Amino acid sequence: MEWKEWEPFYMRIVREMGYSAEEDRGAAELLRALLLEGDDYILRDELAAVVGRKAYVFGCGPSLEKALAEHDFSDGTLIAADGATSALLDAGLLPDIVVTDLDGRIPDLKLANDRGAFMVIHAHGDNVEKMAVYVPMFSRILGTCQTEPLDIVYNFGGFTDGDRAAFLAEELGAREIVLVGFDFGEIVGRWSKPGLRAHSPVWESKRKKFEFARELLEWLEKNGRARLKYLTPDE
Ligand SMILES: Nc1ncnc2c1ncn2[C@@H]1O[C@H](COP(=O)(O)OP(=O)(O)OP(=O)(O)O)[C@@H](O)[C@H]1O
Ligand SMILES: Nc1nc2c(c(=O)[nH]1)N=C(CO)CN2
Ligand SMILES: [Mg+2]
Repeated sequence: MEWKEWEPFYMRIVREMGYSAEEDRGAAELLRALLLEGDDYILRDELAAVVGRKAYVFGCGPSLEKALAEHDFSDGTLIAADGATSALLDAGLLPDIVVTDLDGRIPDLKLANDRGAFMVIHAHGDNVEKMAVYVPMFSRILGTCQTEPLDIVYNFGGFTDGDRAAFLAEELGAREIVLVGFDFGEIVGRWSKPGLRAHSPVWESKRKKFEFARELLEWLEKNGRARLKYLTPDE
């Protein structure tokens, strides 16, 4: 998704979620500075080389665990949306790529990164403190933002970690994207927040995030080159 296509979605997101575009822009600048300082960032071509024709994108919906237990994912690139990283590790799988705004379980994100996973770290106005502490701990990082892209901080479109991971897969060459653990709906999966002990009823801001994520995935299905498929609980 080009910036000009993303901009109207972003304007609505800022308005409806009550975010500050100025703070989001500042976060992108901070991430850029942290990446340059750490000198362990990567550019899009390096990550594109990791993404095959088929990609599995793992979200944190309640159906995730059953899917991980029952399906074989060996024929594609594994992309975990943030907290889903923990579930993959528990199931004995290592994601090739982790897409995160740093609110998943940091020790698990770090473990995945140390074992070889590439990190796609997203800057927004509400994770600047986390970025300052955690970005220096990670290696092989591709930076993303939701405001206008900078030279080494990309914006491929997408809002939540899950739908943003699908946009990344499309942009980096996947032509079949299988969405796993993408239930949206009334229940937030327990992998979604480190503090959640169990699957939990959706709260208001999360419901809005889900609505935007769904709409963006519909856009991708219509306008992208990749075929999108949802792995649903009963399959
Ligand atoms: N029912 C669900 N519960 C949780 N995550 C879901 C669900 N269905 C789909 N997902 C996807 O899985 C992703 C998991 O990432 P994560 O839980 O870190 O959310 P996030 O995008 O960082 O949002 P937040 O800032 O609210 O934590 C979500 O971004 C969402 O796109
Ligand atoms: N400013 C801001 N931007 C975001 C936020 C957030 O909490 N605040 N959460 C996201 C992941 O769903 C993506 N973008
Ligand atoms: Mg997150």
